[in-house]
Amino acid sequence: MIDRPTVAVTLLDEGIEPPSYALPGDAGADLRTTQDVVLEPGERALVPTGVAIALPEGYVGLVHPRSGLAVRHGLTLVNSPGTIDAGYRGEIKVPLLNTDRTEPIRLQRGDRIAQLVIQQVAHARFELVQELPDSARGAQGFGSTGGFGTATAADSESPAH
Ligand SMILES: O=c1ccn([C@H]2C[C@H](O)[C@@H](COP(=O)(O)OP(=O)(O)OP(=O)(O)O)O2)c(=O)[nH]1
Ligand SMILES: [Mg+2]
Repeated sequence: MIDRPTVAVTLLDEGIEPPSYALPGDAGADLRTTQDVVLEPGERALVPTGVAIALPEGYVGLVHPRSGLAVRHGLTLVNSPGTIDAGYRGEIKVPLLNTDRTEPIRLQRGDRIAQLVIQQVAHARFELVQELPDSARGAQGFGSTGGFGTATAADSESPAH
């Protein structure tokens, strides 16, 4: 049996459903808005969910956008993914952003606006050293392995092309 951590939830708004998985096996539990919200093109708003939680130590809650709202309406989160610390007891709020250039997004109280993914997380010890160990990547980054329009001969031979 896979271990399922228990997360204590309080509802700050009794008319709102607690976070819930839409289907068995879903990674994200949907969060709802407690307010009617209209986001004009390019507008952002910090939207309350009516939910506060206590995550067990060693866990983090990551607030992700819902892909359907993103693809259909351009709705995303300014800080995606938002981080819910295990010690946070306040209301989870979601900084929504309408990325559409022309259409407003109208949300109604109770709409599922984002999803909460709960993961185990390491709490590191940061140890100062004089030199870091070698690695294949070294200090190369920011597109060092190629990007758009830089397909290699090996890429063009692959059946996907
Ligand atoms: O989308 C989000 C992101 C964060 N939070 C809450 C929970 C989190 O534990 C707290 C702090 O978030 P974060 O560490 O990302 O923000 P910060 O700007 O670093 O604030 P702080 O100085 O309080 O850590 O705010 C939310 O409700 N929604
Ligand atoms: Mg912080």
